[in-house]
Amino acid sequence: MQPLLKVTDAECRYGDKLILESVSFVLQPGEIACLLGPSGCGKTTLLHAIAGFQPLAGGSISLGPSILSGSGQMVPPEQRQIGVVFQDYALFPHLSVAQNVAFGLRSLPRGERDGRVSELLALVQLTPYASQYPHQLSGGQQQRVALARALAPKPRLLLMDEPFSNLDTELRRSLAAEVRHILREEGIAALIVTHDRSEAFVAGDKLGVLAHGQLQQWDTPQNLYRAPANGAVARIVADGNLLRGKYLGDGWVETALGRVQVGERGAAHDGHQNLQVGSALEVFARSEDLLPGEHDCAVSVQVVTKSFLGNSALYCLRLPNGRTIDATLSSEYRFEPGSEIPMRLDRPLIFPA
Ligand SMILES: Nc1ncnc2c1ncn2[C@@H]1O[C@H](COP(=O)(O)OP(=O)(O)OP(=O)(O)O)[C@@H](O)[C@H]1O
Repeated sequence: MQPLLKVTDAECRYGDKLILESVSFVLQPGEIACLLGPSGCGKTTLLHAIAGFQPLAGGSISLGPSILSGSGQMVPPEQRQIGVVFQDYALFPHLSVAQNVAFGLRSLPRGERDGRVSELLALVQLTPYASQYPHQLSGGQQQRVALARALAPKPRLLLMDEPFSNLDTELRRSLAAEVRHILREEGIAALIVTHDRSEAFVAGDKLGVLAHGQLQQWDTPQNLYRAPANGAVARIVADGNLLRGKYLGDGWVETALGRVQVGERGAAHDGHQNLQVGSALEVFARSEDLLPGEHDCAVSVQVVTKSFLGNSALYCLRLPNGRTIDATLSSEYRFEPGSEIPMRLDRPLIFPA
């Protein structure tokens, strides 16, 4: 199958400043992908390069068989058949909901246009709001109008830049699930920029992690979570702490959380067979792999603070070497600040330092 979107060795610069280099990935028809990464890592820049607002300094971007950017080509944004939904919705305040959705359909005959607008308003569940104006809608409703407007001309690809960032956490997740459903219904592929990993997990078939000017990993959310490519990706996709480690041999690693055995997950993506005894490692300790309780491998940690979170609690723990780490533990544990508790790390992820 020919990919819908193919980004090959893309390089983006603002003047002399290199923002992104060697970015390569493909998006299949109908696939939804999320781009995740820390603030300023270049997510919006990449989206702008794909939309045609930003030229490439190197590499290429193709949609189906056509080159959009690169190799001397720069197809203008309006000819790319790519829809864009911006963070601030960018609705026309003087147009009603139905007129906003109809905006990109001006070339269609009236009957066809009205039919498509009704279809989209039904899809985003805003039929009763057709004649209202944007200021009369909630943030979530405005976002759904922006989505309907972008989908109306049946773009081949939809780009969404932080589409849920102006909404509260609960609404963000439910809208992310709803947008996924709507895109599926329309069969439109999408690339969604976000810095919220739960939003990315909910919405994406694929997830790309951008950091340090490069695409660190492009994979399914499950694979990314299970086997992050490096410590930077692990920190972005999971709650946990990055520790230093030293390889002791036979699958054992010395860390500030005691001696830990490299679990299957760690070995699966970075086999310890090739490690030299004494080599330096990065060890990622996921919150869920910190196990309180007596054990041969446990070390004594001190509870510094505890914040109640409902079914879990966030602890700040001081390790024997003085470093503090955060750990989210089930509320079945009732450790109080000041107490010393035995703790071990199970199945750490290891990476070469
Ligand atoms: N027009 C511009 N001119 C010069 N530098 C820019 C311009 N736009 C963005 N940058 C810089 O490029 C880098 C990437 O910016 P970009 O907006 O792509 O990041 P982002 O990952 O989308 O960030 P955020 O999550 O905060 O929106 C940043 O260092 C930013 O300061």
